Amino acid sequence: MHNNTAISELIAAGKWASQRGWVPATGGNFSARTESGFVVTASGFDKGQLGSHTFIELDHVGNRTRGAGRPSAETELHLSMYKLIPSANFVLHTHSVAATVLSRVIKGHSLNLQGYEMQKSLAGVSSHLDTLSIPIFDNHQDIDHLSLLVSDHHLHTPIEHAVLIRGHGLYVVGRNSKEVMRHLEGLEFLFSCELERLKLEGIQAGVNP
Ligand SMILES: CSC[C@@H](O)[C@@H](O)C(=O)COP(=O)(O)O
Ligand SMILES: [Zn+2]
Repeated sequence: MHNNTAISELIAAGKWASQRGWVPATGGNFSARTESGFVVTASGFDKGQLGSHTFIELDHVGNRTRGAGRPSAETELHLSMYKLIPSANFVLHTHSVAATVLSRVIKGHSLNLQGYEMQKSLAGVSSHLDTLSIPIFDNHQDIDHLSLLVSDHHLHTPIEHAVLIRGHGLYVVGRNSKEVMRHLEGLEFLFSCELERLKLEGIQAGVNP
């Protein structure tokens, strides 16, 4: 994909995510893998109001080739996700209330979802009886360190769709912009359901083995 096409699709995804309240207060960052490398949002912009001037273009190894300002503070984590998941061409990072709260309420190292039809919105999931496991990593201001934790984890438990960063947000991948948006919407629906379930049934019942 050409950089300009990817940028247009990320601008649309930003508006869409912002309308849903998933990227408040400049939170979140978006990127795509392109034929010349990557495009990533510049740091500090409102993701609901992205424009071509709010993107940094990178080469295949992550060096800047075009664009003003600083690349997203979390660029390294995006690059790690592309390295780990060869089929991923889009990465969206969001800060929804549900992802932020749920990743704190669950004390373990993964959020395990089971019994929801909506699990099938994730590529490769064909039954509500499957367990959809989203790894949770403790937040860290050192993004290189966080990227290493994610890469180490992937060695023994491959990351398929997404990771949660505790008290911070979600990173979700897709093969194209349509798929990454479907994954994000599906996961947000599942997080909201799970949060409601925990509120009604109590945290003890919300076992996430
Ligand atoms: C506005 S607080 C959120 C940031 O610290 C960060 O987590 C974030 O998602 C946005 O960082 P950015 O550098 O704009 O890509
Ligand atoms: Zn963030």
